[in-house]
Amino acid sequence: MQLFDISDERKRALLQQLGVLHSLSIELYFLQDASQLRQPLNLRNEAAAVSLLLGFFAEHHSDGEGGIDARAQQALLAELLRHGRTLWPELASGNVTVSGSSSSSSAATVRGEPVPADSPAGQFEAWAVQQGVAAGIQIASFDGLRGCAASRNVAPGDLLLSIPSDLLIYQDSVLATDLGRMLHAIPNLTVDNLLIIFTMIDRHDADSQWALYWRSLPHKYYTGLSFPQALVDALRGTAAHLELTRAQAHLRQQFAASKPLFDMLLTAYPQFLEAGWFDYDSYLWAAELWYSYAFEIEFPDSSAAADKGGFPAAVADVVPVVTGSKPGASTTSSSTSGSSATTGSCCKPVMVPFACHVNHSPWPHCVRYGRLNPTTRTLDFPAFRPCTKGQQVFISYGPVPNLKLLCYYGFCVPSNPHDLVPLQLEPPEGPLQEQQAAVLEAQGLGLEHSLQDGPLSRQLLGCLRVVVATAEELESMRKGTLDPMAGPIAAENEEQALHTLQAALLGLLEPLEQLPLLAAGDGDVAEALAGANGNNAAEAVSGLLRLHPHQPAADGGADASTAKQTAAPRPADQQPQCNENGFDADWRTSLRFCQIYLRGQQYILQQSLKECQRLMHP
Ligand SMILES: C[S@@+](CC[C@H](N)C(=O)[O-])C[C@H]1O[C@@H](n2cnc3c(N)ncnc32)[C@H](O)[C@@H]1O
Repeated sequence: MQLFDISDERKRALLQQLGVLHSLSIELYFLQDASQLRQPLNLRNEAAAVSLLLGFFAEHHSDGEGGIDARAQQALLAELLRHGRTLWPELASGNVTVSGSSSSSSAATVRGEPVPADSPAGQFEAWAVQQGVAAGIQIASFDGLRGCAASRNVAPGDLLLSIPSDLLIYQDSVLATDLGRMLHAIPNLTVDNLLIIFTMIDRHDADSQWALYWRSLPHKYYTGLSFPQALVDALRGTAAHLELTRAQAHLRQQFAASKPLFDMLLTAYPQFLEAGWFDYDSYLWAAELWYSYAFEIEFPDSSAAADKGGFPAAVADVVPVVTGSKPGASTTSSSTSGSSATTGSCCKPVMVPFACHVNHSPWPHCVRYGRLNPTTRTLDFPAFRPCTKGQQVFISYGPVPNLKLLCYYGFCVPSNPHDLVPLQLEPPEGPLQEQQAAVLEAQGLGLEHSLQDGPLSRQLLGCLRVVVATAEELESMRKGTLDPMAGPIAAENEEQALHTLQAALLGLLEPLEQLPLLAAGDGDVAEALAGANGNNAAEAVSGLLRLHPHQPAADGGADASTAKQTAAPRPADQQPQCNENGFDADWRTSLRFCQIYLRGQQYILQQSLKECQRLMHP
């Protein structure tokens, strides 16, 4: 596919430079050679470059600033829009699927059903407009998944949303409230915990300025952070299992560390606070909200030091470079995404009412939204491609792989173009280990790698060549006469390197393919598992699915799962009710997303194995 089709050489060069500027380290990790930078790396990267130019025109259109003559500007804008149309024909024709509650549906064919005006979301929407939110979208339900629909036909460059900074919930606005000031006086409270604890209390305050926003949110989240133990176990052996185990333990530790503070608050303010607001489920609710609904926003000209919270937060394409990772998350390149502060700016985790009702897609309508407009003091969400009235509007939460989506948002994207499989190579051992470690360091090569649906990374292959090199080869690498990244250094070395890779890939793929969740068919995964006489994980999941729907299974741990095993099975005709986001208390929707995650991992591993074998027998 020839994506990069702007005819004028200079304009193409400009777009290309913007694309390079917007490349993320994970994209550069998979770059095969510099000539690839002459083409768009992928839709995300190209969309970011196009959006940057559209934003520039929007800013300079009326005042004629920027040294661009108005007619030349119009011509360039027209060319850019044409470029967009040829770039995303499949998007324009609606050939994009999005995961809803029960089945994959075409985003173009499912029209949103606006939420009732008297529902909590409807009341919130009316309030937001009164507060000055300019919205070209409205909250709607799409086949059981709540999101936002275009309320008129949207053209590239049009604003989907513009939100006054007064509505934002973040450290500064929280500290301007009485509750925030009181919490701020508590020593050693991190920004993350301040925001979580503020949320735990403020959501119960009918007089809070954000009361209608809090009410519009789901009563329960189903992100991986609240997966019951049996569901985590169903992913055993995968990176998601590791990440979930770490992240859940991290939250439990944070909660335990905050417990004395909760007791102190309850003792000090018995007339205002209730003990039920401070249990683990309430803490988890607020934490999951911040993990799955917050954005990382850049505040230009902010004099404050950057308050980097640990929240992952949706990351728009604002400026290149890299953001932090989630608590408990490993620092593999799969956590690499997003934006950072420029000089004089700082990025903060922010709850952005209304915008946080917009769902994610790797084929979004808007990628560039994360910077407060210093002139209007609004947070703007411009579209870079059209959207027809009534269709669902998507933003990109960043190039997020399914592992992160599952753990921190609770869903996965089938055929996610940003999906990855983390691959951790063993540290060097044996008599050559010091030499190997020295060469790896000199080459800037680590042992943590990633696989994608595409060519193997040069860095991964380079690393493997070092790990299996002889003493002489290592010495030549040290002197710089052999470059392991440039290509095979010797037939035997290459054969060994590829055998090592093949063994590592099989070591991941074979246990994955034994997981009952992967083997279960396409229908109702839960039914398939409940009927299966599989191994312990399958029994655990089917046991879990027999739980009474109203018993909170989110606590995990042995006591939670064993205590509830005795509950009566649900009759087949009483399917569980789904919440606004299509999740059910029996975790059936979550099981399906776990299966999508596993299938994505399997596919990438199979493709990588094929590629490895192709290199073995060219
Ligand atoms: C920032 S909120 C988006 C608004 C949310 N749907 C609502 O109306 O409350 C993120 C949550 O929405 C859901 N979500 C977002 N994008 C999705 C998608 N493409 N498929 C399925 N669920 C999605 C997930 O539950 C996720 O944790």
